[in-house]
Amino acid sequence: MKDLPEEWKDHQLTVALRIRPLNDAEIEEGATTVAHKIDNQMVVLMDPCEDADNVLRANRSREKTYMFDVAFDYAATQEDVYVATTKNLIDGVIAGYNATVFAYGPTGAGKTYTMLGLDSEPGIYIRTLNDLFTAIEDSTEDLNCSVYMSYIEIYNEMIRDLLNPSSGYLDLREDAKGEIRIAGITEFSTCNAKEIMALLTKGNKLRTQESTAANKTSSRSHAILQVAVKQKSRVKDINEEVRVGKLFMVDLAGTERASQTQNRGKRMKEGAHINRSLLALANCINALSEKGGKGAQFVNYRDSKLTRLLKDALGGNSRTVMITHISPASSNFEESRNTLVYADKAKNIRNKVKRNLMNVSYHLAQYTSIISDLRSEIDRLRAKIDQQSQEQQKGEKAGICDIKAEVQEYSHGEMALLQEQLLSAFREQMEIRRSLMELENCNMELHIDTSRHLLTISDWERDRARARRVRDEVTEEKRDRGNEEEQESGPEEPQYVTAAREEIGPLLAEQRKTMEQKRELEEKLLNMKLKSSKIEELLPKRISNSEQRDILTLLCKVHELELEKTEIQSAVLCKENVLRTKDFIIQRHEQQRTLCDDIIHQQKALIEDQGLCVPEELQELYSLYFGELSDASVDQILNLHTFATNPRAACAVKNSTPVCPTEAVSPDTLREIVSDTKNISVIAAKRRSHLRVNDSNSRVAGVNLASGLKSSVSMDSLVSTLADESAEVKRNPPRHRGSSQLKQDSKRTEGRMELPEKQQRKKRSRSFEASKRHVQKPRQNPSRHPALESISDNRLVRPALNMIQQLNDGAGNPATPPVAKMKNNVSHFTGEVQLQKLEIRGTPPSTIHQKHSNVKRGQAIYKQQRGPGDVSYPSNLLQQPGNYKKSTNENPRQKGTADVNRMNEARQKNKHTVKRSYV
Ligand SMILES: Nc1ncnc2c1ncn2[C@@H]1O[C@H](COP(=O)(O)OP(=O)(O)OP(=O)(O)O)[C@@H](O)[C@H]1O
Repeated sequence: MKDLPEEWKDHQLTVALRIRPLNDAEIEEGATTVAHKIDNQMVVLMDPCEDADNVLRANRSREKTYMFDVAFDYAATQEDVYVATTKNLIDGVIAGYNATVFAYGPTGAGKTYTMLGLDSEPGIYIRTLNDLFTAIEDSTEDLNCSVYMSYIEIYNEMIRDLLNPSSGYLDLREDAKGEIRIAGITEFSTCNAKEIMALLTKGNKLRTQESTAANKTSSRSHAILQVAVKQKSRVKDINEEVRVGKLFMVDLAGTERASQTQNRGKRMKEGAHINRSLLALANCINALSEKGGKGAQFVNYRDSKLTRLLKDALGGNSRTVMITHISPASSNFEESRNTLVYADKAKNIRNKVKRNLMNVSYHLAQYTSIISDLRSEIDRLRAKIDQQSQEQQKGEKAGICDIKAEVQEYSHGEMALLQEQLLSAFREQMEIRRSLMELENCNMELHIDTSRHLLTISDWERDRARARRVRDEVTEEKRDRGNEEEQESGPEEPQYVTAAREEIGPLLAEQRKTMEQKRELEEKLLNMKLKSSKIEELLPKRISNSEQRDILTLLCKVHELELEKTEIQSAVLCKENVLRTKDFIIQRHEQQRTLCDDIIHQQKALIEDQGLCVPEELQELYSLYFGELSDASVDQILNLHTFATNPRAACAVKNSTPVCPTEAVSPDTLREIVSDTKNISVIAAKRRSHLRVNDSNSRVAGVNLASGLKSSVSMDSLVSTLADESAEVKRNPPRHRGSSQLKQDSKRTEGRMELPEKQQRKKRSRSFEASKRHVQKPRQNPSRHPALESISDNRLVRPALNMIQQLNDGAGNPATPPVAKMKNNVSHFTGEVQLQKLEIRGTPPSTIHQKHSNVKRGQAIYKQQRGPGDVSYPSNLLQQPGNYKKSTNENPRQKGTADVNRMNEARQKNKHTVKRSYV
C-alpha cells in the first residue's frame, strides 16, 4: 500500500494569505491600500493613521510584517491559489489520510470567492473534486473505490444538511473513539465528478446568504463540504483492510462588526452567532498555538459546533491548510490586523496525521459464536468422513460394480464444481458474519455513547440536588434569623448536559436501526447455512476413492485452520485490551512520578535554602532516591527489561553461551546487559539493606516503606533468574563494592561466556532462534501487533483456493500427486498458525512494577518531608498533591484530561525553580 513521506505525518498547519483587490465601494470611499504582498511569503500591513510626512516616523512600529507559508495578492488567479494550497492534499486523501482546507477572514474578504468561486473562475471545491476523481481513475492499485459526499451548514449554531434539507436540524455526536459525527447526515455515494458537482450546486443554492452593508452576498453560515474516499481490496477477506481518507473543505462565515455591516434584527442575531463561533475558533487557535500542538494547554473545542467539527482539523489527525483572507483597504485595517495576528498564531499549530486504516474489527463476543459455529462444523464434517469410510468398507464387500457406477456419475468436473460452490457458500457466510460483527461493534459504540450521556446527566442531577439541599439549608437558616430574602434560582444547566439530553434520542433510534439490520443479517446467515448443507447433500453418497475422502478431509482442515486463526485473533484482541490498560496505568504512574520528583526537588531546595537540618532517615531516603532515579539506573532497568523479554538473550546468559554476532543481540550489548544485571543486583541489595534499616528503626512518620519496595523484591527475583552471578551478590550484599569491582565481575562473566562446555545449550538456543526468525516478518505497520500482521497474510479462503488450484494443476502431472501436495500445504499452513501462537506473548509486569515502586517511593519521601516539621512551604507547592487527588466537578468525559492538564500545569509552573537549584 502506497504511503506518504514522513514529513507529511508530523505536520505544521499550513497558513496561506490572500489579499483580494480593492472593491468598488472601497475605491468610492477613497480607501487606500494598506496590505501589500512583499514576496511569495511576506506581507506588510501599514497603519493608515501613520503620518507619511513625519520624518522621524514615530509610528514606525505600526508597520508590521508577517510571514506565511504562501501569500497571494490581487494578481493571483484561482488556479494559483488552488495549486499552492490544496492540490497536494489529494494524494494523501487517496492514501487514507484526512485533510482540511478552510477559509478564514472578515466578512467580504473573499472566502467564498476562493472556496466556491464563479462559473468563469471556479474555486477550490470544484478544482479539488475534479482532480480527486482524475487521481482515483489513474490509480493503479487494485482497490474498490467509492466516494461519499456530504455538505452541511452551521447556521445560528444549528446544523443543516444542504443535500437533504428536509432532515431538519442535525445533532453532533462523539463516538467511542472520540471522533465527532453528525447524526443523521446524508452521505451521497457517487462515482463520477459530474454527479458530485450537481450535488454541490444544489447544496450551494440552499446555503443561507444575505446582503449586508459589508458584502452583497454575505454568507450567514459556515459551510462544510466533506468528501470521503473509501477504498478496499477487491479480494474479499475477513482481514480485509479498509482505507478511508476524508477531505473537509470549509467556507467560514466572516467576522463582522455591527457598525460595519449595519445589521439589525435577524441579521444582527446571525452576526452574534457567527462571531461567537469564530471567537471559539480563535480561542482554540490561541490555545493550540501556545502548546505547539503538544503541551498540556487545555483546548476547549466544546464552545461551538464549528470548533467541535474542526477538532481534528485543528488539533488532531488531519493535514490542514488555512487560507486567510483580508481586504487591502485602509478602511478595513483593524479587521485585517486582527486576522493577521490569528493567522500568524495558527502557524504554530502542529498535527500528527495518521492513515485511517480500519482493519475490519471484530467484537470479542462475536468470536465466541464464530468459534463454536466452526467447531460444530468440524465435528459434523468429521462425523461425515467416518460414516463415509464405514460405508465404503461395506461397499467394497457389496461389489465393485456400484462404486464404478458412482464414480462415473460424479466425474472429476462435477466434483470440482461442487467444491467451488461449497467454498463460495462458506465465503459468503464469513462475509455475513463479518457484517454482523461490524453491526455488533457499532451497536456497542452506540450503547457506550448512550451510557456516557446518561452518566453525564445523572452526575449533573446529583450535583444539582446537592446544591439545592445546601441552598435550602442556607435559606432555612436565614429565615430562622428573620432574614427574608428572595430565593436564589438553581444553577443553570450547563451546555454539555443539554447536549447530552439532546443526543440520547437519536442514539436510541440508531440502536433500534442497527438491531433491525442485525436481525435481517442473521436470517440471511441461516439461509446461507441451509444452502451449503444442500450443496453437501449433492456430494456423492458414498466416497468411491481416496481422493474424494481427501477433499472432504481438506475441507475439514480449512475449517479447523479458520478456527485456529479466529482463536488467535481473539487472543490478540484480549491482549491488546490488556496492553492498552497497562499503557494507561504506566502513563498515569509516569505523570504522578514526575510530579513527585518535582515536589521532592523543590522541597529539598527549600530545606537547603533555609538551612534546616534533615533527619538521618530522610537523608538516607534522599540518597537512595537520587541514586536510583538517575537516568543511568532507569536505563539499566529498562535494558534489563528488554533483555528479560528476549528469551534467547536470557538463555545465552544463563548458559554462559557466546552469541553469534549476526544474531539480534551483539556480544557488546550482552556484556552491557550482564554488567547492568549486576549493577541492578547491587541496587536491589542496597534497597534490601535500607528496608531492613527502616523496618527496625523507623515507622516514624507512618511511612510503610515495605509496601513501596515490594516491587523491587520482584525485580530481585527476576535478576536471580536471569544471571547466576547475581546469586553470589545476593548472598553477600555488595554494599562496599565500587565500580571497579563491578567491572571485574563483569569481565569474569565475560570470560565464563567463552567456555566451550555449553555447546549443546548453544545449539538448542540456535535452533529456537531459527524457528523464531521464521516467524519474525518485517512489520508494515508498527502500531499493529506483530501476530496480527502475520495473520493478515494468511487470508481466509486463499489456502483453500490454492489447494483446489493445485488439485487442478496437478491433475495431469503424475509426478506431483495433487492430494499429497495439498497435504504438504496444509501442514505448512498449520505450522504457520502454531508459530503465530508462539508470537503472542504478554508483557512482563516488571515495567509497571518498577514505575509503581518509583511513585510509591516519591510519595513516601513527600510524606516524610511534609511531616510534623515547622518548615513553611510556598502555597503553590502545598497545593499540588491535593490538586491531583481532589475529585473535580468537571464533565466526567474531561476529568482524566483535566487531571493530566493540572499535573502538567503544576510541573510547568515549578520547572524553573527546579532548574535553578539542581541543573
Ligand atoms: N480575489 C478576488 N478577486 C476578485 N473578486 C473578489 C476576490 N475576492 C473576493 N472578491 C469579490 O468580493 C466580494 C466578496 O467576496 P466573498 O463573498 O467571497 O467574501 P466572504 O469573505 O465570503 O464574505 P462573507 O464572510 O460575508 O460571506 C465578492 O463579490 C467577490 O466576488
